[in-house]
Amino acid sequence: MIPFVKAHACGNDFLVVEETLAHDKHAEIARKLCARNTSVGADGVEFLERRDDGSYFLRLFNADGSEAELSGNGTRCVAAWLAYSEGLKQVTLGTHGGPRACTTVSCEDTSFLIETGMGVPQVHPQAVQVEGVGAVEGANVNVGNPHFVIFVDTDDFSSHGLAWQALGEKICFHPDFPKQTNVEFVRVLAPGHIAFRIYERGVGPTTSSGTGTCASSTAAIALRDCSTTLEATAEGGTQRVIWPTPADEMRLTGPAEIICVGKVSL
Ligand SMILES: N[C@@H](CCC[C@H](N)C(=O)O)C(=O)O
Repeated sequence: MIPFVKAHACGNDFLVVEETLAHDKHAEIARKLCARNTSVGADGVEFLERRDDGSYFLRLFNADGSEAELSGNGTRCVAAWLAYSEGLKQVTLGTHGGPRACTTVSCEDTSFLIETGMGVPQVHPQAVQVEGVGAVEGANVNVGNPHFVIFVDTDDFSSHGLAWQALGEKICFHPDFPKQTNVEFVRVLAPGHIAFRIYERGVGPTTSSGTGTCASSTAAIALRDCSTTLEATAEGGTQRVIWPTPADEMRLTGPAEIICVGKVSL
């Protein structure tokens, strides 16, 4: 049995496991522990390394065992755990997508509101030729991990005659993205408010995504003239983004809640 912490951010749930317990079996552990019917269940596992110089580093493994550069929501879940268990209200967490500085804005017992510096996003328009569907116009956005953002104007986020989950899967696994990609379907509700759905790489449809919030907001600000302070609502809740200019770091504020701590068999 190994100790774990479970936390979620707008329903996007993560397990936090100490890196020292992984013994190079990260992928296997993630697949096993994320299984919803036979283990604790989660969208991913954040392996937390505590380095000798006092710094922290996170390795994120998706539910399917693939390694991602980072997670916005997962990073915030770890920051919430460090704030709760060790009183760290400001902490920088290294990731393969770059360092992410997290600040606790407010907290009540196990519920936290955290602002994270999410790096400087990169965005460019891209069209993907999907078999049986045709050209799908969107935006390629990198916020430390890869995203493809599609603007829609349908109430149910469907696009090109397909449910967003079905088109999301086709694009996630499209050969134009050899490492696969996260896919967001974005509706502009007002200059300062977007709604989106996410088909997450390594997971499938999820209720929220921190990097997905940033990617959707990046595309909406850069390509749809949205406000540089933007609210982004997914099925699991709303997060806020601030991106003053394209050269600035994007800042993301959202909730994270610790659910439980326990021990799980491997
Ligand atoms: N599955 C993603 C990483 C996780 C994203 C996460 N939900 C978030 O909050 O950012 C990937 O493979 O890039």
